[in-house]
Amino acid sequence: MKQAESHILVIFGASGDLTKRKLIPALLELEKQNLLPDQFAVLGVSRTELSDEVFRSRMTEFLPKDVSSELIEKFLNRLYYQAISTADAYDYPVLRDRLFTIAKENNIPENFIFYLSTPPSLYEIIPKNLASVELNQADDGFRRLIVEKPFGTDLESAKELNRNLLDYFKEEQIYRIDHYLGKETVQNLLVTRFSNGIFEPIWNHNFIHHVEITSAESLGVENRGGYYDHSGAMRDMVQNHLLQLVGMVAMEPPVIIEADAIRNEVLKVFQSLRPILEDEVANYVIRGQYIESHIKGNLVKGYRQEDGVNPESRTETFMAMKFFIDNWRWAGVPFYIRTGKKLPTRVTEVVIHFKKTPHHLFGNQINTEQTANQLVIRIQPDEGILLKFGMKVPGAGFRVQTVNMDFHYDDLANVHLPAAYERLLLDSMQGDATLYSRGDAVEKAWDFVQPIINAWNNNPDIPIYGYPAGTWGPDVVDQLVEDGKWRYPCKNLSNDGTYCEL
Ligand SMILES: NC(=O)C1=CN([C@@H]2O[C@H](COP(=O)(O)OP(=O)(O)OC[C@H]3O[C@@H](n4cnc5c(N)ncnc54)[C@H](OP(=O)(O)O)[C@@H]3O)[C@@H](O)[C@H]2O)C=CC1
Ligand SMILES: O=C1O[C@H](COP(=O)(O)O)[C@@H](O)[C@H](O)[C@H]1O
Repeated sequence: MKQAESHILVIFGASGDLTKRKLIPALLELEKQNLLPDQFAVLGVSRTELSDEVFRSRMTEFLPKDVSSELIEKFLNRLYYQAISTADAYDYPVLRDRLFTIAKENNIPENFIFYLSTPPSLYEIIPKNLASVELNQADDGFRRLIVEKPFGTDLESAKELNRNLLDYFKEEQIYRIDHYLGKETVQNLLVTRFSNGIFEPIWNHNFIHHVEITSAESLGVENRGGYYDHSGAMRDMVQNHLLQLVGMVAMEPPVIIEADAIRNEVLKVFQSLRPILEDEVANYVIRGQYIESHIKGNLVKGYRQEDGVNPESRTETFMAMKFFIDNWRWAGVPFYIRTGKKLPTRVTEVVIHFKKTPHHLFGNQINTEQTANQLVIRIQPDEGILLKFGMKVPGAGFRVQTVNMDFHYDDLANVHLPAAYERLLLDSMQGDATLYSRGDAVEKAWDFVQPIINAWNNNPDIPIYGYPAGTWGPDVVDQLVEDGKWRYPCKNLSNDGTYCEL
């Protein structure tokens, strides 16, 4: 593993939610694992006036509890804060001076990573302002730019964002975060496929019947109604996270485990997605919106009653779609993806459904099953892999029953499963962009989803189905799948409804 290089991490939007809830806790976890460089500091930047001390104390709210007070103190002493008017170029000399002062005082080389954790409307202006004081490039040392999603709100704005970023930073300096790629089990998809001799030979249309990807959330839009109502499940989850998962499942083996080799293969998958034309959308894509219901006796609000949401909103909180990848490996194999809010539980999984045996040899037995093997890659929670296969029921005859071979990451002793932001931040410090999205792939993913969004906007006849909060979406989604069955991973919820018993 490469070492994280000494640097200052500059977080724009440091007074915001993402910084305190995800970024700072992830950095402390890296400190705990001894993975931060000795010479390292964080400079938080926003408009709100705060002293270093107040910033440090605000950042303690979401810190992990299992860290010693000495370590927390060491970590907090690495944090600094600078208030500037982020959109205003006149303030950037102040930022530059502060950065160089912190670097000098702490003997940190002039390497800087700039993290944009602000509203996306600032993603053009901040790089431009950094360039105005020459913080975008260096003769020695490095300058990197991490950009949070969303990368545009449609194809045109995504292209424009890429053009604007590239005006001031080179593609190899830009790290576009898709936190799904930082999840350990998403990376394990590559290891499962390419480090085992048994899977890759059957990972194609000859053996696979269909592929199903589910990302379900039990939460609703919480306090993000204002943002979500302009986004919806397609923009919020599918265009980025779920298509990246498709990329990992469907890609060809890269020639080497390196950023561009892997990202080239993901791009090829996106280039092979069969377009869904506007007039075909209703046949391939189903959208839904949660409506008021009772969950375990409690009345739960519908989406249109959420704060910040238009009471007549037609934004989808659920969507399911069927599509094809037109290439040699996947010809004719349907891919199904499904995501939604206020579903029965939180679970993300990829299911590879293998074809049944050509002949049901045991079909003449009473109460027997014809096995269709499934490989279930559980991304979260309860990360792991499950293989379903047929086994003889002990006793007379040849009755077949489906059983599980099941691996849970939890079973590994003393293994720390890093949070996505932990892994991604560390990678950016090591200069490794493998798990970050590349601009061309982002545009290609938009290219695929844009006709669907257009059809929804242009054709009011395409229905948006209501589904009671706490259910698996509109019943009509079953019609998308050829044999009418999605996998319902959490039919048996635990008593408190927080985890699924598989
Ligand atoms: N929160 C999350 O879980 C996730 C967030 N993201 C993305 O990360 C980014 C940050 O999200 P989040 O932290 O939730 O957002 P917040 O609204 O909580 O924070 C925004 C930050 O930007 C600062 N800011 C600077 N200039 C402006 C300006 N002109 N207008 C408004 N705010 C400004 C704000 O501070 P100040 O007012 O002091 O300047 C604040 O620190 C967004 O792009 C979001 O889409 C992505 C995935 C998950
Ligand atoms: O990016 C986003 O992801 C979360 C889901 O992330 P997860 O790691 O909890 O699966 C989603 O809730 C949010 O709406 C979206 O913006």
